[in-house]
Amino acid sequence: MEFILEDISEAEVARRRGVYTPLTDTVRDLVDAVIRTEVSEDALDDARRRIAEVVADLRSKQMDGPYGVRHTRQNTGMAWGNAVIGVRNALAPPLDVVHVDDGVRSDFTLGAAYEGPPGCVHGGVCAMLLDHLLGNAASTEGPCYTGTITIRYLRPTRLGALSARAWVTERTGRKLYAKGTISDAEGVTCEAEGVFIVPRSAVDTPAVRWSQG
Ligand SMILES: CCCCC/C=C\C/C=C\C/C=C\C/C=C\CCCC(=O)SCCNC(=O)CCNC(=O)[C@H](O)C(C)(C)COP(=O)(O)OP(=O)(O)OC[C@H]1O[C@@H](n2cnc3c(N)ncnc32)[C@H](O)[C@@H]1OP(=O)(O)O
Repeated sequence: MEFILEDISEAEVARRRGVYTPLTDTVRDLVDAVIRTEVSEDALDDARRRIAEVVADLRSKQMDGPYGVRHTRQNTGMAWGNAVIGVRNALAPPLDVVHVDDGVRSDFTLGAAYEGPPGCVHGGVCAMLLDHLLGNAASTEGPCYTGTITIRYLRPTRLGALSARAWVTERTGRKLYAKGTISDAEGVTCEAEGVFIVPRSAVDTPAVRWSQG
């Protein structure tokens, strides 16, 4: 399990990001459209055929296995397959994580693809987003794995515009304790606390600017 050096310039990272972002956004739009469409079954079958053609085109040249967790020589993160921030992953909302004085934060919108209870965000999705944000807050001095995380769901999180933040509360050796919240316009809907561990194998791995995706 290794991070991969992608030996390209920052300008090339930006260029590739510009190529993949609109493609992934369109696939995200497709996912939402499939959930909410009310067209005829004939139209659905036609859509399925055309989408399958696109999938075959994309698969005509493909890497083995997952994209991996890549970074440049300047330590810009390219976790482009990541489930939360992946530039090439239509399953990712995606979160655009920014560093703030006391940790990290992200403003994002969750639509129909993230539904659990009626009109609300699936609890597992909240947990995933908080896991990532707490992990990101804890990873400023090197990458860390989630050891244990606890989520407290205070009230339902409605689909729509949301924000989340996370911060480190304490560090003991390779263990970093972090907390975080997801909020809607009325305030906090769920909160998390967890311990994140710099694995003994990664103590010398440099911190990567993952917030750039
Ligand atoms: C390094 C990878 C980071 C992943 C990055 C991925 C993508 C990057 C993209 C953007 C990233 C930006 C930030 C996001 C970062 C993370 C967010 C998502 C994270 C995940 O999605 S990650 C997947 C789920 N996660 C796992 O898959 C962990 C499986 N597990 C293991 O890989 C090992 O188990 C490990 C490494 C946890 C420990 O192994 P180890 O050998 O290094 O440490 P050791 O056992 O010596 O313990 C040292 C001290 O931690 C205590 N301790 C140990 N385990 C604990 C636990 N579970 N809970 C509470 N405390 C624990 C001990 O009690 C001792 O404490 P004390 O020193 O006080 O005695």
